[in-house]
Amino acid sequence: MAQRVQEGDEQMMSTDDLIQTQIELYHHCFSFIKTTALRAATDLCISDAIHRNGGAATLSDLALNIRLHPTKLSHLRRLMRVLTVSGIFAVEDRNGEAMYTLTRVSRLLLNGGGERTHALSQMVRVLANPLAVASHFSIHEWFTVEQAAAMTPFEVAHGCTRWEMIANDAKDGSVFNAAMVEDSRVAMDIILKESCGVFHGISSLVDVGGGHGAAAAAIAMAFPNIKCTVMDLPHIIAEAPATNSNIQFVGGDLFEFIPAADVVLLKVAVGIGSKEIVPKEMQLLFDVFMMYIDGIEREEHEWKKIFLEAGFSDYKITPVLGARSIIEVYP
Ligand SMILES: C[S@@+](CC[C@H](N)C(=O)[O-])C[C@H]1O[C@@H](n2cnc3c(N)ncnc32)[C@H](O)[C@@H]1O
Repeated sequence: MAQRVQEGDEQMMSTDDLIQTQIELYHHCFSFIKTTALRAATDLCISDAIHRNGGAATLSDLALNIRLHPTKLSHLRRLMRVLTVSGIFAVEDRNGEAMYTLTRVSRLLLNGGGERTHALSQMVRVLANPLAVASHFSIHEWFTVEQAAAMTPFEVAHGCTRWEMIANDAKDGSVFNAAMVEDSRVAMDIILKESCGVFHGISSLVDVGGGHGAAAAAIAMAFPNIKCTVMDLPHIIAEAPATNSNIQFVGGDLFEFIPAADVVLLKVAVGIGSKEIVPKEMQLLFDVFMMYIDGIEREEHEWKKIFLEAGFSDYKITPVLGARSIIEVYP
């Protein structure tokens, strides 16, 4: 019976419909190309090459700047075509030659020796990353296999949690931590301009899962009276750069101990928290992944339990810019 229905369906489709349907399916299969092209542009430092060249570069300028292998020139043209169609770079015709320039997105990929406030190239390496993408290829197993029930998709794909992998791979860890510093600089720049009211009247704050302390450093700079503590896993805190500001670093497991403070800051990337980075129809699945890929994302009621167990008596969540939370805790 099923066979006949299938045959019937196929007969009902015209040749044109069949071609269009096949193309539509293959479009979905190849949608990773935008992601991988962006990652390639980031690793090839194409933004820096255009910037060094005075803000505009031909294909040959780029080839020279990124030390392209001579046999790959036509492939570089193809890569730049994907990147200009995606809006990462702009292109204009100058006397019959393509001239590539930066857009506001590719300006965020400029490196500048780590001194730029708005730089996100390490964050691209963390997000557009084969390890992260591989987790998404484990949905089937994660949904159906008994042993995967209590795991994150990341564990299903890689056999360890994201944090265990960082603990055992110094290079991966340093890219991850640098990415969080980059994101915190952008996020805190926005938060301190747009929502700094949430910090008024606070005398102490603990940034839980605060990485290398970039968010706390920005808060301490803007509000010198707030005593800031950064809490993260011991191996992350051990690598945190020395800071001359008034910040205390504490290594530990947030599920076992949270230092006392008026306010707990739980920060994720503003863009990710606000969810605008993914199309609306995909947000539910994306939410599931944010919650389960890293294994520390929690629902509101679960945070309440964690804070009560940590000895805080009550709490109130104050979302900042629609992103995850500043959690005000009243000890
Ligand atoms: C996505 S990063 C966010 C870092 C920082 N809040 C930011 O937005 O830039 C999550 C952080 O949580 C930390 N983390 C993971 N598990 C933890 C645990 N059990 N206790 C404390 N920190 C943890 C990780 O080491 C990592 O630095």
